[in-house]
Amino acid sequence: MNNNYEVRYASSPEAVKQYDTEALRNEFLVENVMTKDTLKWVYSHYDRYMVSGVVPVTKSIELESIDPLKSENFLDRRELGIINIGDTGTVTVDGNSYTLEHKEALYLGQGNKKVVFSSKSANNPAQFYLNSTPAHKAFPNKKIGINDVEVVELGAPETANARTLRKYIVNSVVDVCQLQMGMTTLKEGSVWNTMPAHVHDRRMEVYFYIEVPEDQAVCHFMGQPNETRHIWMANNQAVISPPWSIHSGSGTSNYTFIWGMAGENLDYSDMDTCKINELR
Ligand SMILES: O=C[C@H](O)[C@@H](O)CC(=O)C(=O)O
Ligand SMILES: [Zn+2]
Repeated sequence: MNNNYEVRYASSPEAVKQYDTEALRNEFLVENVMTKDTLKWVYSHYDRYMVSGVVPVTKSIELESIDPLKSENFLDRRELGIINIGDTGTVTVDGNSYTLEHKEALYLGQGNKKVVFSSKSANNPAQFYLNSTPAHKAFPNKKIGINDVEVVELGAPETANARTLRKYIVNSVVDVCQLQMGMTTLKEGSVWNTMPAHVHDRRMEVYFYIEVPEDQAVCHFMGQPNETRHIWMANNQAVISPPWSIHSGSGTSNYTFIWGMAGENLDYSDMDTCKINELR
């Protein structure tokens, strides 16, 4: 068994108001995402979103069903998004191999049975970041290369939020049931992501902070717009954002993050923007 899991229940905004630092971190922060030769899932009850990562080093790692799914195969009732943030790797799906270079992605639809992750080189392994959501229809598997993504430039250097957003898994690029994933890179000198912040009560979201330089950190902001909290985050850590919460961050340097979300709709632009000077 190379696959294990942890369940995170959903909390109400009223309950979260009372949380101290430790409680906030226990509920929302995922400290160890990229585990070597194992797949450790966090199964969130917000939209039943699942988050994991795997770094195959000494062997190939197979995707296994876990007990909360009560299904024979992991993808019997789910879809899966994979983004490789490491070196060259391969995902073999029922005998078909997809090679993923650094920052390439793969969408796997419902109904695939055997999924195996491997690295080309043990010295420079692949690092597969994984997000999964319930699915009710089988859409074709699709690799998304760096030229397939939709690129959006956001922010400005004057407001320290100049960043490039890349949409990988959105319904204009690949057919999906409810999963959306992409990557946002802050420009040098810019530190604020998703500012102005927003809420989308129709979708939960998970941020995975990467390329945070050693000895630097990202302060992630969550909570209702009039009742915010912060979580200090290190490189390669993820944070769960409830549908009622803002999700924004400021770093002590520039950095990159992968966002993933699911819920009521596939409309990326369905978000309620918060006025910066009204945040509390
Ligand atoms: O709902 C959308 C997500 O929060 C992110 O795509 C926002 C983001 O990457 C950014 O503004 O930098
Ligand atoms: Zn969002």
